Amino acid sequence: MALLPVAIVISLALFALYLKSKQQRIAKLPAGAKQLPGPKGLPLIGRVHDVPPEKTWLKFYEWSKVYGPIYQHEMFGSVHIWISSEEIAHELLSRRAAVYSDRPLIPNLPTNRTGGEYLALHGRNDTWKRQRRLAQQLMATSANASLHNYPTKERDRFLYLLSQDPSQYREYVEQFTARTVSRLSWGSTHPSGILRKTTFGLLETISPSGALPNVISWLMHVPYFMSPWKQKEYARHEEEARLFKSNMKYVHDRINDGTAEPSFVRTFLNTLTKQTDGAKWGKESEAMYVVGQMAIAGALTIGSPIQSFLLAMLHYPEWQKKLQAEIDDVCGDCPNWEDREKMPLLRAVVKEVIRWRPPVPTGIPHATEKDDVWNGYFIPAGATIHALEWGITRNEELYPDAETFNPARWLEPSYPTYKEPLTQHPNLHGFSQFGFGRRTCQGVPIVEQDLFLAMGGIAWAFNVTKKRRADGTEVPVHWNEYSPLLIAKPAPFEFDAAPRNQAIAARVQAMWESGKGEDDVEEERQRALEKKMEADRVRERHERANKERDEDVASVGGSDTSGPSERGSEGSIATSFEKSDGFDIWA
Ligand code: HEM
Repeated sequence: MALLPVAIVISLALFALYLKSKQQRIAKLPAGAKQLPGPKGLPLIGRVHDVPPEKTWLKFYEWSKVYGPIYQHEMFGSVHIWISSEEIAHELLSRRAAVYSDRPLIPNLPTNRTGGEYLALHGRNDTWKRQRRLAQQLMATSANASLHNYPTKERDRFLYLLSQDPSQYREYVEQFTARTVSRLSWGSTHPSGILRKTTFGLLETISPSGALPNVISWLMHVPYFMSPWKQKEYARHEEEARLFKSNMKYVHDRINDGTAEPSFVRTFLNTLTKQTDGAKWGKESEAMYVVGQMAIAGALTIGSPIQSFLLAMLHYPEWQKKLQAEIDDVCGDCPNWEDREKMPLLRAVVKEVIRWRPPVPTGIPHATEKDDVWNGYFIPAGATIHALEWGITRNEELYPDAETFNPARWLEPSYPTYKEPLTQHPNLHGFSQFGFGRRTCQGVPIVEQDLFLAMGGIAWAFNVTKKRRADGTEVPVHWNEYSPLLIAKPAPFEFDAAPRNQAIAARVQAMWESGKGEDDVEEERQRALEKKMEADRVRERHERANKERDEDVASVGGSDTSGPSERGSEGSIATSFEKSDGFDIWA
């Protein structure tokens, strides 16, 4: 009871503070300007209580239909502005880039704006400018060399694994993206396992639904020893730093013994730093994090559209048939990157998957550096600006019947998104789903090639169909269940992926055989060993059960038919890939 007066005093003080800050905000409004519309909030907390923990983008989209294509709400004293119109996003984030290119503070990663480790989250300052220039250069060098054919090598491996066990598709998709970007970054697949782990941890650290301090920002002041979030992030960060340092050493060693494969780090060490003005690219310790950031982005994002593609093929089998017809017509074999000009439908499918199920549905927020007025509305300095990618892709004027997966919108002149020539369009350059202004995504060449090859490869190799139960009924597949973090991935679903014919099955096997590396041989050996051990265990269990039953029969003299059934034992055999080094990225 003694606490009650204290609680009342604290509540009154907080309420007085709230009134004062509200008054200050109103006083700040420039003459003639008004505040953006938006949902009214509660004192102190603002409007958080009815934002659901899952699929928040649907709620923000719903509000856009009530309050318009740009609106604001508050969360614990910070102003959040949501934009659901591509035109307004361009007007503010691109044309007024000098004001709108900063990043907000992430309470659960308070060094994000100044630490120099994650350029995608960094404040707009000289460190970010230098890092962005370096990332651009590394990406361009790699893209000019067709990404050293790494995505094709990994795609061939991926198709083989998928043919072996489609139920493990999420694991294989994540292996494909992480291994490809590991090769691009460091010239080897060996870092990909730990990269996946530390990267997923970072996604949790920075996502509003991943760590409580990102929503209740004052929790960032809780001391380390009392903060589970700080402790978790510290351990993750240490592991990541060890990974990045050992990867740099690995590339140095390979350069020294003359076996370094092409990679971002090799380009930095062997080419950029040797230029007369090489210092402009920054120190090696900084390049380590720039490359790390590229690897993080590559490992995190691309798996989402590949999984969404499978979902689309299950809901729209007619588009799978059309795609297979294009592939058979143009390639007569598994599509290669060199075939892209002749394959507008495959490019349209890639783009439409990203539009239909945006991988970053709430966008990556920008922040304003100065007060601004747009169309008579006041946008304060320090506001967090979200280009709501989900809302942008639902604009019925640009994307009629937006909920429908329809690649034709990129291919037929009757649609507003059609563009010629079809040897070039559609493509992903300048697509709203990769952001705006000075902050646009730097990985588009990787996304474009990875998705073209993976989606084309799947459609060439398999008929992806809904599973059927023994009684002939279909196993239902969800329509739009996605994970809640900043990069959203579909919830697991079941499907069959049967090779389209014997010749293709043999070709998939041959592609795998010709491309497999030492790590694959080792994994195969491991898989065979584990299978044998599991079979031995099952056999031993059977023998033991039989022996016990014989003994029981002998002692009771009856005919006991109980005991483990054969079917039950066999059902427990697991493949090694089910127990692979992966981890569940569905959180
Ligand atoms: C489907 C895959 C991807 C999607 C949908 C995507 C989307 C985005 C978005 C929406 C942004 C924020 C843009 C803004 O703030 O306006 C972004 C930034 C960024 N992306 Fe991507 N991205 C993808 C893959 C990649 C890949 C593969 C890489 C690198 C290998 C990459 C590197 C970056 C970097 C470095 C930034 C930060 C740029 C900056 O802040 O200056 N992204 N991406």
